[in-house]
Amino acid sequence: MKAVINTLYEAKLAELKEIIDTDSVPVQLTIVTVGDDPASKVYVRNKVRLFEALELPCHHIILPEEGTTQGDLDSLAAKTDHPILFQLPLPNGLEAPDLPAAVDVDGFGSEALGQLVLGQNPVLPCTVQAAIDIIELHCGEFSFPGLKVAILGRSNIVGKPLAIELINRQSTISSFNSRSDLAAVDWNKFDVIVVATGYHGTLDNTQFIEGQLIIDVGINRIDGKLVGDIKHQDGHLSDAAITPVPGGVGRLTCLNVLGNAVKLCQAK
Ligand SMILES: Nc1nc2c(c(=O)[nH]1)N[C@@H](CN(C=O)c1ccc(C(=O)N[C@@H](CCC(=O)O)C(=O)O)cc1)CN2
Repeated sequence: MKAVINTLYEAKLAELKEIIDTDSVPVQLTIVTVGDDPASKVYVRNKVRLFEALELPCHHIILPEEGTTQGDLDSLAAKTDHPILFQLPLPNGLEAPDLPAAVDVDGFGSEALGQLVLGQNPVLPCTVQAAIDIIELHCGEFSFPGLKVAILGRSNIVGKPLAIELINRQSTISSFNSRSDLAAVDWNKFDVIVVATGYHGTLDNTQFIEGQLIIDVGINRIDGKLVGDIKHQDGHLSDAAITPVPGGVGRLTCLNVLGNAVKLCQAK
C-alpha cells in the first residue's frame, strides 16, 4: 500500500510542479492558527514546508488563544482575496469563518459544500480528495459506479463530504456513526472501507478480507506513537490493502492543500 501512496504523491506533485512552472498565475496561501495545539503545529509545518520547497508564498498567521475573537477571524476572512485556511481544531467558542468558495482551500464552507452537493466539481476537502485518489488508483478509474463503500464517521470535514462525492460518482454508500452497532455489521460485503472516526481500534485488521481496500483516515497519538483508527493485531497479516499511518492519507491531505490552492489561483 505504501507503494500506491508514493506513486500517487510523486505523480501529483510532479503534475502540480508542471502547472506552477508553466502557468503564469501566482500561487499563494494563508494559514491561520489560533493557540498552540501540538498536532496542528505539525500539520501546518508540513503544509508550509511544501510551499517553501516550491518557493511559493505561504503566510502563516499565528493568533493567541487568549483574546482572539470571532470578529478577528471573520475580518481576516473578509480581507483576503487569495486562498486561505483556518487550521482546525480552533479553541472553544471560535469557528472557522464561512469562506466564499473562491478562497476556500479546505472546501469546508457552505458555498463549496453546496457546489459539492450539486455535483459542480468544486475543490474537494483535502482528505476527501486523498481518499478518492487512493480508490481511483487502487480500484481503477472506472470502478466508482456500483462500488460498495462503508464510511465510518460523519464529520463535516471527511465523512459527510466523502459520502456526497461518492454518491455523485454513483457508488453505493453505507454510513456509520457512534450510534451504529458496528459489531453487527458484516464488513466483508464492502469493496472499500473508510475509517474516519478519530478512535484507535474502531476496527482491526482481522476483520478484513483479501481484495478489500481499507482507508485509514485516523491520526491518533498513543504513548508517543502515531497510529490510525485501525488496530493492527500482532501476528495477523491482513490480506486486505490498508493505508498506513503515518505516511498515508495525512501525507496526501497535505499535498492536496497545494493542489486546491493551485486550482483556486488558476480560477481567479
Ligand atoms: N483546516 C483544516 N484543519 C484540519 C484538516 C483539514 O483538512 N483542514 N484536517 C486535519 C489535519 N490535517 C490537515 O490539516 C493534516 C493531517 C495530517 C497531515 C500529515 O502530514 N500527516 C502525516 C504525519 C504528521 C505527523 O507526524 O504527525 C502523515 O500522516 O504521514 C497533514 C495535515 C485536522 N485539521
